[in-house]
Amino acid sequence: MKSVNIAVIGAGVVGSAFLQQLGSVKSSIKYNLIYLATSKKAVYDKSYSPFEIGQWSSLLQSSVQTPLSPHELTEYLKQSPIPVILVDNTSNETLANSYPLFLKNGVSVATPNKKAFSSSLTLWNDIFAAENTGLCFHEASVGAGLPLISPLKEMVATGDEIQSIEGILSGTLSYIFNEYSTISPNTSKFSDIVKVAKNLGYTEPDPRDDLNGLDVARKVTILARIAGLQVESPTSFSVQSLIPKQLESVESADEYLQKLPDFDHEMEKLKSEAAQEGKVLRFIGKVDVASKKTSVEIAKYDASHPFAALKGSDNVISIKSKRYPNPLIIQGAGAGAEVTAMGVLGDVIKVAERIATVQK
Ligand SMILES: NC(=O)C1=CN([C@@H]2O[C@H](COP(=O)(O)OP(=O)(O)OC[C@H]3O[C@@H](n4cnc5c(N)ncnc54)[C@H](OP(=O)(O)O)[C@@H]3O)[C@@H](O)[C@H]2O)C=CC1
Ligand SMILES: N[C@@H](CC=O)C(=O)O
Ligand code: NA
Repeated sequence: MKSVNIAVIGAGVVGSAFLQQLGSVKSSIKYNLIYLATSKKAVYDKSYSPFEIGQWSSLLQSSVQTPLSPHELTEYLKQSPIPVILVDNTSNETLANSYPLFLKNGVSVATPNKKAFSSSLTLWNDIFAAENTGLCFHEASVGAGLPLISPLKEMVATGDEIQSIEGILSGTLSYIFNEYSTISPNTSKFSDIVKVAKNLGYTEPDPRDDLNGLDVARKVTILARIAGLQVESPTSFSVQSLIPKQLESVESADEYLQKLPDFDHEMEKLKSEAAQEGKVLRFIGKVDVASKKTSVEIAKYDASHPFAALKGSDNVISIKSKRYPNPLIIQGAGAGAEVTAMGVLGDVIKVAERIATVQK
């Protein structure tokens, strides 16, 4: 039977759902969990003996091992007797910056972490450098488990020309505005809905990374780069923030959430202005390839517009191309543990199908 070794970093909202799905994956390949780490603890064995996936939580709890640094981890993984896939289920920037090191050393990467693909253009080029021997898949970095990155890359690779991409790219902000700015009037408070979105596992570890527009800007950067634009960084274009000025510098996410109700009137004003025009508010990202423009902003839509009828944490992405003059529409849940973990595991399976070997 073909096998592959798996190293997992991060066991939070997405990581724990990923491990649960990995434990019952339906595949002809055997997946050996040989390394698992959170920010403070790790579980691994110097001789690469796999451990019981179903026991991950108790093994981690009782472990006295600490995580390996990216360099130590590279050394450990590159000597693995069978091919190895590193699954990064964190939003850690240092790890993201280490992907070129992993990939150069033959360690493949599957991840929902947007940082690597939306930071500097140099990092992007290093990750996808032709000489890397590891494969790198990141379907869940945009639209969670929705099939978006993979089909978009296929469109480009097969000669289609992307003209524009527009959509609601944040599960958190989709949920918040779908609940808050509705066609029929409601009395919900913006700050209350933000807290619910966090409790539902839609937000980034720090919800301010969603509310400041940066999460959407990162996704726009990724999509624009795949479409062929050389976007320098997610802060190199216009991004509208929903964080009140006075809360921009508060220390912690908890303090931000605690003080947010004092600013509910600001969003209420925008919502009622839109309602007077018979419109709703939605938070959107845009890529226009011809004009090389990217943007992230709050926009008003007529009640009859498809974006106004979105539900839950759904994302909707509309891609116009030479082959799809009537846009290709991809819609569905764009955040949450299960769907994101599915996107990551789907990538792991795709990589494993290419690299797994028969274990002697
Ligand atoms: N939640 C969602 O719906 C979606 C999330 N994503 C992406 O998935 C990733 C994970 O998100 P989520 O699960 O919600 O985040 P969580 O905060 O729930 O989990 C993060 C995990 O990463 C661990 N971690 C953080 N830094 C390090 C580090 N330096 N070394 C080892 N472990 C570390 C944390 O450990 P500890 O607990 O010890 O701090 C924790 O286990 C993010 O990149 C996010 O953008 C993508 C699409 C949708
Ligand atoms: N916080 C993000 C998670 C997925 O990328 C979102 O809300 O979309
Ligand atoms: Na996706």
